Amino acid sequence: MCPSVPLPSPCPPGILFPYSSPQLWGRAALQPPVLLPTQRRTFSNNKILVELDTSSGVATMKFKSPPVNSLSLDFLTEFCISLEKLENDRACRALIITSAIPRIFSSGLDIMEMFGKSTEHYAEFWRAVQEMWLRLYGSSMVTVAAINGSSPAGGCLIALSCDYRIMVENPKYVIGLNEAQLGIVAPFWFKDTFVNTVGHRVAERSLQLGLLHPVTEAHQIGLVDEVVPEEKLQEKAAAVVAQWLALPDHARQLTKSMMRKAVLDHMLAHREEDIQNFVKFISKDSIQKSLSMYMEMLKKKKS
Ligand SMILES: CCCCCCC/C=C/C(=O)SCCNC(=O)CCNC(=O)[C@H](O)C(C)(C)COP(=O)(O)OP(=O)(O)OC[C@H]1O[C@@H](n2cnc3c(N)ncnc32)[C@H](O)[C@@H]1OP(=O)(O)O
Repeated sequence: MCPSVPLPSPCPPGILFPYSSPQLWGRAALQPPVLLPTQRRTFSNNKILVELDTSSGVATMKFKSPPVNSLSLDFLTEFCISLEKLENDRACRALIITSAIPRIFSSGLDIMEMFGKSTEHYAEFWRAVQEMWLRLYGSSMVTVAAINGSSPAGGCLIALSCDYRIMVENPKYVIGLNEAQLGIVAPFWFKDTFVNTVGHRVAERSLQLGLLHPVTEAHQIGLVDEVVPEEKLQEKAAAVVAQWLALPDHARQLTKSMMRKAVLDHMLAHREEDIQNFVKFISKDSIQKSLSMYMEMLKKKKS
């Protein structure tokens, strides 16, 4: 669904006002409160399972890409296709994102996509990362991250791009933008999304140190909104969604747009430059070496 305002291609269909068409905002918002039989629509691909309950308008998306739900080019493509389908489905008003892999929400960008590849590949990969963020951060749906495992870097970005984050209480789980630990730098739109959630000072310290925060600390700094036992996660996510859906869609969506527009506009205005920056940065020998050492360290940790 292309917007009335011209956008750099490809056109991100779910991006909020002024990009998305006002006709999309209505969705099921003002439906009379009749009791409808529960109806489920399911679609799935190799990496992601989506279940849409058409009576409540709530979709649940489960990442299922073993071993660690890393965000490969294939994963990002499937993710964007799924988001687009839901965004364009008038029966869908809210999305809960969670993982089907035990202990891991998402391990972030697939490091192998950023290592030893051509510049064309890096550009294609980075455009896909941007596209994912544009669609999720700019989504007109209510979005809730039900974080049932560790969520470093790109995984944390997915959670940060949602409207609300609920994380499972577990001393082993961590979340954060740890790019600096890999010798790489989170781009400005990762940083802006983080700052908009936790504030400048907390973000600055966390980014500079590449911190992965344990769950309790993540809650204390506002990186996650709520912490619950594993068995309560789905129930809590459903309750949060119900609370957000109780408002008229147009009012919530315009408010969301007002809060996020500056960051989305900034990224769209610098999208091509950002791709060139990424390609130049990631192609450097020193950065390739850092990534290689990091992968080695992950492997050693196992043995
Ligand atoms: C202008 C320039 C801008 C550049 C910006 C770039 C922004 C980058 C964003 C990112 O997201 S970078 C990725 C950051 N991710 C991480 O640091 C996570 C690394 N992984 C882990 O910490 C752990 O793997 C885990 C997720 C906590 C899971 O631990 P667990 O013990 O359960 O599994 P492992 O044995 O460690 O891993 C299994 C298997 O998966 C491989 N792997 C893990 N993470 C990644 C990944 N992000 N990409 C690719 N592959 C990954 C790991 O090496 C293991 O592989 P095998 O040894 O089994 O082959």
